Amino acid sequence: MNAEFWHKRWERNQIGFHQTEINTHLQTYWQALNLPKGASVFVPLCGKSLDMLWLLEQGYRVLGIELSKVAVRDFFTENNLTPTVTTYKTFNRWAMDEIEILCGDFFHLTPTELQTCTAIYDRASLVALPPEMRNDYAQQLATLFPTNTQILLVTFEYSQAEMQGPPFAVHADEVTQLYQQHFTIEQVAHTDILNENPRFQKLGVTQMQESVYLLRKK
Ligand SMILES: C[S@@+](CC[C@H](N)C(=O)[O-])C[C@H]1O[C@@H](n2cnc3c(N)ncnc32)[C@H](O)[C@@H]1O
Repeated sequence: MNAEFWHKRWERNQIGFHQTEINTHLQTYWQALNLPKGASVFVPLCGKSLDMLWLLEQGYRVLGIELSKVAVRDFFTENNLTPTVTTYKTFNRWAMDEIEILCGDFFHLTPTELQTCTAIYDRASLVALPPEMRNDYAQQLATLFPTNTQILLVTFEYSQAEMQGPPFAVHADEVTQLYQQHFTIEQVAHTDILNENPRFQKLGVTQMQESVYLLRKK
């Protein structure tokens, strides 16, 4: 899954992962983080997720990172927001009021860009990456953030033999293996979601669950 793959997906509008509603797990479980209003939330691999608007409405600041300029542009245009665009290191920084999206590669981030963020919202980000990149992703998060940083993580579980990712299946044992060295891990939800996802049924998936985890950096 190289950058070209994602750029093509956005250029061709092949973005089945994009949700037109706010994620229900976010609305249900975000309060468990007990994050004070005004705190900054990092949204890795953010696409044009409307969940960022929800976080803003709850009184948080948002910092997203996204590879595709199409995604970042569409996020602002489709929500009638007019950002200021500047160049910063290897990124283009699209910023307006309490939201900032860095257009560029997640793996180029350093702690400097993220020093104000105390929580992370990961929906369809870890599961967007193939197995060989997921360890680097988890290591990068562990390196970038200090003790007590919290993550709300949403993953998909299904038989990888039934469908090629993305989204990839990431089971609980892999979440443990990826994060246990640096984070405490609490699984808070595990629900069947196949009926709500006919596009995966059509691809031959016979069982699919979504899991939600709360992680805290040790
Ligand atoms: C499956 S989508 C999920 C988007 C968003 N989290 C959501 O819930 O709609 C994964 C996104 O990650 C972006 N992406 C993939 N690799 C990236 C990287 N290395 N750095 C930044 N963004 C990346 C892709 O362009 C794509 O928009």
